[in-house]
Amino acid sequence: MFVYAIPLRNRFRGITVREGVLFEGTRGWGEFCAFLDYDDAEAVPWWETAVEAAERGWPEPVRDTIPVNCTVPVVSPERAHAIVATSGCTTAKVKVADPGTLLSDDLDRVEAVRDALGPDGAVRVDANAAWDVDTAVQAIRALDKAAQGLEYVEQPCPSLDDLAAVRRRVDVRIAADESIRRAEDPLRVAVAGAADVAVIKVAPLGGVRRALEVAEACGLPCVVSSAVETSVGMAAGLALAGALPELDFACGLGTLPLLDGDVTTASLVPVDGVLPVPRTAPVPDRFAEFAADEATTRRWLDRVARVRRNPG
Ligand SMILES: O=C(O)CCC(=O)c1ccccc1C(=O)O
Ligand SMILES: [Mg+2]
Repeated sequence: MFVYAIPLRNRFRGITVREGVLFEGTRGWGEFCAFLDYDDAEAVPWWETAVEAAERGWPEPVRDTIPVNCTVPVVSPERAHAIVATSGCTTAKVKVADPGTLLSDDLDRVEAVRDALGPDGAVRVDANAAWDVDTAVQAIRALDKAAQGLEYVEQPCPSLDDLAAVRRRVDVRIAADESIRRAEDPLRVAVAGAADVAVIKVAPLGGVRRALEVAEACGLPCVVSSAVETSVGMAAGLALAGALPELDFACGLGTLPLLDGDVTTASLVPVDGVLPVPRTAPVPDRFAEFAADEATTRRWLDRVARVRRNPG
């Protein structure tokens, strides 16, 4: 088992270094990289995702390329413009409503992103559940204007009820992300009135197969997003996007450029806004460049020992 630590180019989701574990099974490589603020119980599906990749493999894909968005963290308008312009993507997802930041800065960043994309690109924003209903309605109207049209707004509020309330008051599509974490029967009913799009992440759902079930249970168009994995973990997201019966929107799998390096020579960095659907994860042949220090390694190996003893 290898433990890696890779710096992020910009702070993202409050973190500046991405860490995780890579291991090889009978079918290939898997990556376990549950965020450090997740407890052991929440980390179990992340482990199962890695085991699926390493020991079982993934279902047959129905397509072989996936259009993706570039991801714009909370950065200056100039930096946002450069990220979008160099990405090759025609869809950009912009992080907004970060704690302690101003809506006016979000508006400037979104304007710069539109400028970089041109009129034919698509701009989506992600608020990570930061707003209450009234704040969301005001912010979405302003952001929609600054973007000259938003494709959708991801998780404006924490609860499905609040998403539904916002959805009734704005013209912009609503995407549910944090609200979609378990494959339950009532999911279809619950999500139906609250969102237009479902964001599906493989790792917190426990693997490609379980994520496919959740996608079906939602009954909504799906966008597969990453958890900012290395190319080893990203391959599972691409396998899911490749296997979904329908794919109407660009996926959030263009996050390798957020990392300051990758453990694989064949890195899943989008080219011309597109990524291939791999059959197995790429081999982490550059692992040595990103080997974590001793204390970090010990911390992750202890975490793995606890999580695999505690199956979900
Ligand atoms: O969707 C994307 O473009 C990238 C993925 C992403 O934003 C993300 C990555 C890790 C954790 C949370 C999120 C999120 O969508 O909120
Ligand atoms: Mg999100």
